[in-house]
Amino acid sequence: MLVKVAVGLIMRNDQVFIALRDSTKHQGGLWEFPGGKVESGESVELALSRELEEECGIQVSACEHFETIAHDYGDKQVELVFYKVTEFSGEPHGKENQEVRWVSLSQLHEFAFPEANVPIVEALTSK
Ligand SMILES: Nc1nc2c([nH]c(=O)n2[C@@H]2O[C@H](COP(=O)(O)OP(=O)(O)OP(=O)(O)O)[C@@H](O)[C@H]2O)c(=O)[nH]1
Ligand SMILES: [Mg+2]
Repeated sequence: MLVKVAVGLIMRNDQVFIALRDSTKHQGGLWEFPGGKVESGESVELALSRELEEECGIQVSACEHFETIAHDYGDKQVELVFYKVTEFSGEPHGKENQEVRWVSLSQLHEFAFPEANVPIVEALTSK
């Protein structure tokens, strides 16, 4: 089963917004960039806007594709489409009561992310 996922790198100055995945979920207990599955008939960008509204309570007004990563977890295959969210309204928060943090890019490596995110953390911190 291949799952397509829209993921938002919500940026403000040199910080990025991250959330803790619920321990009951796939890759639970690890930090993530907010986002979720693209529904059938939905564009990836629409999925991004919908998920960031549902999970963080923000309205995306501008985003740019950053990187797409395919990863096989063994129990699940994902295609993660990462966008830099460069303009938004509203203040990002844990709308689903998830723990959230604004983290400086220089400190991002201190947080444990799912395996598929490793190249993204690398790219964000080396640019
Ligand atoms: N949102 C998000 N998902 C990620 C990241 N990295 C990563 O491997 N994933 C994987 O992408 C898949 C789908 O993401 P998701 O669980 O957020 O999907 P969703 O919001 O639609 O969740 P739901 O099933 O509770 O409705 C999960 O298997 C998750 O482990 C990431 O940085 N952010
Ligand atoms: Mg999600």
